[in-house]
Amino acid sequence: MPAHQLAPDVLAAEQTHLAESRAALQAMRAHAQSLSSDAAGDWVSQQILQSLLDQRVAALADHPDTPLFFGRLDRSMDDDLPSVIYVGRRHVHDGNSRPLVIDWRAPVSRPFYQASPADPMGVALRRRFGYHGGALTAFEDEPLNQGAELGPSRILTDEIERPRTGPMRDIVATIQPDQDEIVRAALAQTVCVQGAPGTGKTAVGLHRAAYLLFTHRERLARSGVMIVGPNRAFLSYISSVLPALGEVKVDQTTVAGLLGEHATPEDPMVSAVKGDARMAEVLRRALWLHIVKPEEGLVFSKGAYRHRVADYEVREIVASLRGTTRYGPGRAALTQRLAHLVLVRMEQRGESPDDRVQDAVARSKPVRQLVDAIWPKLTPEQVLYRLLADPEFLARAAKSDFSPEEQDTLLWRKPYRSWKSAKWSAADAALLDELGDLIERTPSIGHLVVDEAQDLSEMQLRALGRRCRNGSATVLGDLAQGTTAWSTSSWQAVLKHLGQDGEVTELTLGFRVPREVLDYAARLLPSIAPDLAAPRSLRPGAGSLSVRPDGELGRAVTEALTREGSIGVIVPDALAAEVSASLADVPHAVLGPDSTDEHRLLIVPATLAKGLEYDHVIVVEPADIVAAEPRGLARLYVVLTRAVTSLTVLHRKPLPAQLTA
Ligand SMILES: Nc1ncnc2c1ncn2[C@@H]1O[C@H](COP(=O)(O)OP(=O)(O)OP(=O)(O)O)[C@@H](O)[C@H]1O
Repeated sequence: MPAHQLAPDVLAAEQTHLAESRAALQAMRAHAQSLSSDAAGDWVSQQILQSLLDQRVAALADHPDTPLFFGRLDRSMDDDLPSVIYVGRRHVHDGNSRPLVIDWRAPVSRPFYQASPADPMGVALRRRFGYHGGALTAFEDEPLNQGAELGPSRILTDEIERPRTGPMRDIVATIQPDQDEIVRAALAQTVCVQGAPGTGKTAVGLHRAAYLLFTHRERLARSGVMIVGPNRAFLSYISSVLPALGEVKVDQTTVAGLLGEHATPEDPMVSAVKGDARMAEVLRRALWLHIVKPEEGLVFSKGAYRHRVADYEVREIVASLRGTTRYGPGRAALTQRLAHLVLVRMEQRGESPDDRVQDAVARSKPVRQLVDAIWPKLTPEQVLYRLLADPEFLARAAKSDFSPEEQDTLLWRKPYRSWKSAKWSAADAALLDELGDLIERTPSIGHLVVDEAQDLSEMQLRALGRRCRNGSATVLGDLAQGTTAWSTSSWQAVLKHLGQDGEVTELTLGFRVPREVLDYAARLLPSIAPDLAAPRSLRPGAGSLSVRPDGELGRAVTEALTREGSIGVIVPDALAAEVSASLADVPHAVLGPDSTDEHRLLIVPATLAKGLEYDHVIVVEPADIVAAEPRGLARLYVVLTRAVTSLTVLHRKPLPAQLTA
């Protein structure tokens, strides 16, 4: 029997604390609203102050459907912290600055997630609260100082089984100890998480971002935090989690959003070669091959005088700059060094030129012409165009790093007319980005969270790595869910290409997928990732799996509609339109790469299912999903692991042998 049914007085007292906390939050908000930006000295400061005040007011909004606190700790420590602490999404204090709710990210809240009878962390009793809407309806007590083992938490399983509607929810109330370790890892530490489907990797990455922003607010406000996900439909799915945790200033983007939305289709074999880290050295050589050995000096005329810089002097400057700077700054330095030598000549003639003269010389035609001839201004597109269109140039840049066959694979079958008309692929985007960084330094941010990282090429990882080269990263993924031509088979390799030293840790307990379904999907593992252990699931989910030969889609959908929660009909991409037409009588939407649709019933092309989840999943024709792409079995594994409550597999063709074995 839940504890609250035995102790109605306790529940009533907790409800009173909730009402008091809500009133205090309202008062905090009213106070923030009463503050004026008029005190600022000038218009710009006033605008900045007003925007900060607006953010503060927005952050103090009370969402009536969201619990203000979800836990309580009765502490047994003799220190100057309160003996009772309520843990919630944000700090709330009363008019005397007495804390009524403490942010889940504060160090004092940590025992809520980590304490156990074996290590009570100074806590005598942990209480978990259950809510319905915004109303506190239940609690569960866990005595931590009596040495007795704790039973399973009903509040946790209820939370996981609560039907999905709309976007992903936060998990602050139920973060598990091993997840909490990752969430609270130090800012300087790069963590890499391998985890089976539904172990909470995405959730953990988002909560880590929120934790770091809270703990290192000022530093990260300057340097920034960014989340990189697999596609925009996924970003839309996760978009509410950070705002619900009070964090609105985090960039959430895709690799394409970061590197350029290039998507010209390309043979996966070609993409695989372009994604190889060996390309980095080839690109570096290709860029620097554009520097021409100076054969002439410089003549600068001013009035009756001609100031000369000899060819050997130009060669010396170029040699001293080569390899010591990026290409762009090198070009600028060459210009200034030439101008400086001209100034020295002027001084030798008794003139006394100042800095303005040096700038004028640097901008003068003879200097610009000479610099353009020996150190030409280049864009990444110009260099990559030449590399992919010109076999001789490619051979000079590639040397022996790529075999003649590989070089042949890299070359365009039909080159474009010019770099301006070239159409780039997703793999090219990472090459352009690498060249961009060889020309001008890419700025680094404070922390980067990369989801579904197993799918990134070595060159894409380098591109992400340079965006956090002065910071750290949280790298999340599952080697078994790699579906690209360049999917990795080693997290050590991922960290190496990212340029980060980091620990690889594993999440092993699945929260999303019922055991019966997970065991079924895991039959594919020996074929797709033989080194990974079979995943475990928190919930048995008896009766959650149904496999139907000659299964009827209409009937499966009608059955699912009688139940609560979201429904995803996952189909081979090529069948999406046909399946949608066959369900014309039922309100639904087809998920697209940019979708933000919140329909209860969605048709989901298999290639977009990654990272998403639905209460009820109906998978149509697994054999076609497998046949559609080289890593089709891994795609099927992703597809079969999207269900929270039920999975129905419909097939007319024989199932892949691994599933029937
Ligand atoms: N501690 C938790 N408490 C409650 N729910 C949780 C917890 N951890 C994870 N979940 C839920 O489990 C589901 C799966 O989480 P998430 O999407 O983060 O997993 P994932 O490891 O990224 O999965 P995949 O690899 O399949 O994309 C989500 O609905 C998430 O809210």
